[in-house]
Amino acid sequence: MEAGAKYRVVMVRHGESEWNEKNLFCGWYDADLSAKGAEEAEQAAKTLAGSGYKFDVAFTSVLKRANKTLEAILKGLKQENIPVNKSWRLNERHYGGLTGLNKSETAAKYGEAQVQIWRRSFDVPPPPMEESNKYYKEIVEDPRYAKEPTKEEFPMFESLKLTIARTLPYWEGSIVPELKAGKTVLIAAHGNSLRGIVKHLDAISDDGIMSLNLPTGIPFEYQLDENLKPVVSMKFLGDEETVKKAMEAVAAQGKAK
Ligand SMILES: O=C(O)[C@@H](CO)OP(=O)(O)O
Repeated sequence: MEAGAKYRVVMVRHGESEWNEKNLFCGWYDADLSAKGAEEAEQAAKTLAGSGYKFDVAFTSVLKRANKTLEAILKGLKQENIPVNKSWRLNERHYGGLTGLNKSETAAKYGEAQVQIWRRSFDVPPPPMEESNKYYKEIVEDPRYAKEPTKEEFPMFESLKLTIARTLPYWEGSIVPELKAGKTVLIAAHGNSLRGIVKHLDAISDDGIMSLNLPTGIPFEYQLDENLKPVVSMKFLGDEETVKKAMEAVAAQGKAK
């Protein structure tokens, strides 16, 4: 580790999902990995294995695109036996009434500027998911949410701000204690739940976070000092040009075609 660093955490956004591939707003819909996404997860495992990473504990959401990414990474690393903690608090932000809509078509209908606000503004939420939404029941009645979130906590839409409000308590209450116990932590989650954690760690402003687009399936490392301040910040474990292109591709998903 770098001088002054005490804790190590690697994060990875899940590999491309079937709904990323179709360019649909996904949120809490439980889309599977696409074939490319599964490959990205395997490649992430190879990269981590090549650099000799050894994890003690892993965290993920309750959505299968993140779970499968984590499984593939741990399998590739031959570290399947470490404890894995799953929480809805690491889920993607809930995309409300946009869930299932095509991002380009939505941009053509409402304008790219509006879609950019829905996708990346800090505190403007998407419209709520109505009961009439095609995916409402599938999400609300999913047995994995039987115990939590509570009815009051269960979102019908989320801005990044609201996502952070339910993700950070999990970072503080469940992940930080493992780091403080000296564990090397792996988190496989989602574009926006990870943007929330990164915003917190790097103290990025509400405006500054708007331009951050996390690529799928490319792990990145933080090394933190004893006060959990980054000594190494968002160090992508991949070649710079590939990471840059992947980030630009995510940003471009909101363009009208
Ligand atoms: O659709 C979603 O749930 C997210 C991540 O795929 O999309 P965006 O990058 O538009 O926030």
